[in-house]
Amino acid sequence: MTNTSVIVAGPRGKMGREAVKMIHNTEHFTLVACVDHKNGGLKVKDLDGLPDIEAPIFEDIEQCFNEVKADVLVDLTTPEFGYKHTKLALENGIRPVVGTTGFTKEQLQELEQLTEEKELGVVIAPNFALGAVLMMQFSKWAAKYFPDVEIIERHHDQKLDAPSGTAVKTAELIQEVRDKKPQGHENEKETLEGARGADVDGMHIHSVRLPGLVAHQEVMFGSSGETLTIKHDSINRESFMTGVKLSIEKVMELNAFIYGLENLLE
Ligand SMILES: NC(=O)C1=CN([C@@H]2O[C@H](COP(=O)(O)OP(=O)(O)OC[C@H]3O[C@@H](n4cnc5c(N)ncnc54)[C@H](O)[C@@H]3O)[C@@H](O)[C@H]2O)C=CC1
Ligand SMILES: O=C(O)C1=N[C@H](C(=O)O)C[C@H](O)C1
Repeated sequence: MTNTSVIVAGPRGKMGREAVKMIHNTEHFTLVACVDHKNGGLKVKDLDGLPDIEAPIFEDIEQCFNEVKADVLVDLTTPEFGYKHTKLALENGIRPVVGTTGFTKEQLQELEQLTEEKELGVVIAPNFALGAVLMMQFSKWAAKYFPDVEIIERHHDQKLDAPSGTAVKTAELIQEVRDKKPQGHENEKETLEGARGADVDGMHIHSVRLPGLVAHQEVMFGSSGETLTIKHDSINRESFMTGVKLSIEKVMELNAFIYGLENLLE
């Protein structure tokens, strides 16, 4: 396999740390730099708990792109910076693999258009865990027969975006097969605002945030005399690395905008 040189944005984060380790342990990947909002001028090996890698750390992503030649940017930061970094990577001819969630529909459309103009590959995956991708696919299948559905996502309390990217993507996949339908009683009224969660075509998304959680989602379907629950749990962040690795490999073979890991799986 040809070697792929990778920059990671957000190397000190919960996901960034795992990604740095995975890249370091993969023979055909080379970590060439990191982008952090602190620690410019240091090296990855100088950061607590990160492997012994000489790659430099930049605080300014444009300086990083100017000084270091790379094939792929892996972004695991925040919605605000993830979007800026993805755009700048494309403008600099670097293929983005984006795990950062919380982008708006408009931002995704803008990035798709830029990808086409630049004729590059991009992978934006709301969830890199294979089990989560299957949970979303199974939910789409079930929604064909069970249009009464509620999505409950549970995450750690450091998460910035709600609902989660996974819940949004699940709702979008279900929208492809489910007609609009208000969930619950037609005269239902919230006596406390927000009690019924977010509303997507009448389907509701409930977001739970608690310390101790990692990333979990249940998609509940109800019908006459039965319920069906499709559930996925990430119990650690290694669970996402199979998808990050696959995305780095695949993005080098693509000239397309990929939104969702399911589009890379056979
Ligand atoms: N697609 C997927 O499978 C997954 C996606 N995520 C998403 O990935 C993102 C990161 O998640 P976590 O690692 O849990 O968050 P975290 O808060 O642990 O890490 C984010 C890191 O980004 C860094 N950062 C912030 N601004 C920056 C900037 N301008 N330049 C460089 N670095 C910057 C922070 O210092 C921090 O270290 C979130 O959007 C989260 O929703 C998280 C888990 C799985
Ligand atoms: O912030 C997280 O932790 C996660 N974010 C992604 C999301 O918003 O769906 C993926 C996973 O759920 C973990």
